[in-house]
Order: sequence, then C-alpha cells, then structure tokens
Amino acid sequence: MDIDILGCSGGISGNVRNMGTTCLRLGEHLLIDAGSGLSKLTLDEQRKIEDVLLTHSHMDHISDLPGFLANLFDHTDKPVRVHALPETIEILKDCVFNYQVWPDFTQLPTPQAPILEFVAIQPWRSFKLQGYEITPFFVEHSVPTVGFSIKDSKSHFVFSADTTVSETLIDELNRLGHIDTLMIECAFPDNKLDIARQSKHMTPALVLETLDGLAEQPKKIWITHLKPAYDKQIRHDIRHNPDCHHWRVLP
Ligand SMILES: Nc1ncnc2c1ncn2[C@@H]1O[C@@H]2COP(=O)(O)O[C@H]2[C@H]1O
Repeated sequence: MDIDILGCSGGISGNVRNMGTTCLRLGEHLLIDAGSGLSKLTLDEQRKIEDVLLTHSHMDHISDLPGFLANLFDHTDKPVRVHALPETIEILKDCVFNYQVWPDFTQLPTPQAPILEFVAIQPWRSFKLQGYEITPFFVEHSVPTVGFSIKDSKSHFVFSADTTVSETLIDELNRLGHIDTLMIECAFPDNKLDIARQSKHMTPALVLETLDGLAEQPKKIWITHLKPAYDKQIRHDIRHNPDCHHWRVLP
C-alpha cells in the first residue's frame, strides 16, 4: 500500500522532524485528514486529490482543508468528496464553511457545480474508494471520531485516529481481524496520564493496554500524534520499555 505520511504530529513546533499535523496520502487521489501536513503537497499534487476521509473535527486534523479547497478554484470540474461522520460534517458547516471563517464551498463557484461535496459515513458501513475497501469504526475521543480500516489486495492498514483506550476501542480492533499495520496515537508520556485520560488520548502504557486486549497482534505498530511539548519524554518512555521495542515512532 502506498502510504505517504505528510504530517502526523499532535501539534506545532520548530522541530525539523515535525512535518505538520495529521494528513496521510494514499496513492495520488486520497487523503486521510487534512491537518497542516497537507501543505507539503505541491499545487499539482493537491489538484489530483479527489477524496478526503476525516476522522474528526479537531483543528489539527482539518486546518488545511479550507486552503486546499480554495486552490481548486478554476482547476476542477468535479467536487472533492469529504467523507466524515454526520456530526463532523455539521461542525464543519457551522464553524468553518459558514462565510465568516471561510466561504461555503458546497455552494461555490455555483450550487450546481461546487468544489466541495460532503459524504456522510457510518461506523461499520464499508465502501470502496480509489481501489481501497474502507471501513470506519468508532473510537473513544472527546468529540465523535472514527478510525479507518483500509484494505487493498495485499495488506490491511488500520489508522485508529485520536483515541484513548477503552473496551469499545479494543472490541472494534478485534472485530477488524488480522491487521498488518496499526497506526495508533501516543499523545502524552506516562507521567501525564491524567491529561491523557481527560483529553481522551494515549500514553505508552495505555497503548500497551490496548494491544494486550487484542486477540491477534498487528504485524507492525506505528506510533503517531506525539504532542511536541512531550516528544522527548514519550520517546524516552518507549525506548526504555522492552515491551515497546518493536514500535516504530513516526516521523
Ligand atoms: N484537560 C486538558 N488538559 C490539557 N490539555 C488538554 C486538555 N484537554 C484538551 N487538551 C489539549 O487540547 C488539544 C485538542 O486537540 P487534541 O485532542 O489533539 O489534544 C488536546 C490537548 O493537547
């Protein structure tokens, strides 16, 4: 599977390793989330994007969506489809594409041929897109959030988005069956467990608790969404725990 991690940080910083916030590109035409990593794409690359899957409405996952859509003006004759939970779509309509923060691109340049089309998704309702079979599943975050299971003919990639550990998350991951690569967040270090729980994120110990609940271990674990203020401590926690030695910390 051709996965280009354009950004995967849990925040912003001057660290050269920080490529921006969450945005993954699968092949040439599909994005998962539209955080500030999206701005790594050239204009030509942006104009090839046809579909965007959104996990949730938080700023670090949508911040580059408005500017990306504005770049398509005069350069497309079909709308970009933004696939998200109905709750996420409502938030974007109310709070972003409201003519005050940004124009309503579902109506522009004309209501008949707009730049943006919202497509509502539902957990466990699978669909085919850009050659992939995609299944959204509920995770446990502070706003309605889905992770995505993505399959092609060769592999099964799962992005569990922003989430904390919960029975629901473990049940959902088990329901997905065999996973080749699990991309799972770890926003806070273990000494910030309280903040992690309050803001519904993970620490290394909570990721381990999640993995302990799985009937079958994923072949690869990719760790994502480190909060820049805690980057060093999280990496230290992971490095010094033998149970985490096989994790790949992104970027
Ligand atoms: N209770 C909290 N304490 C500290 N930071 C928080 C709290 N709730 C939310 N945040 C921060 O606000 C951010 C909103 O986006 P995230 O959920 O990625 O991560 C969240 C945390 O970084």
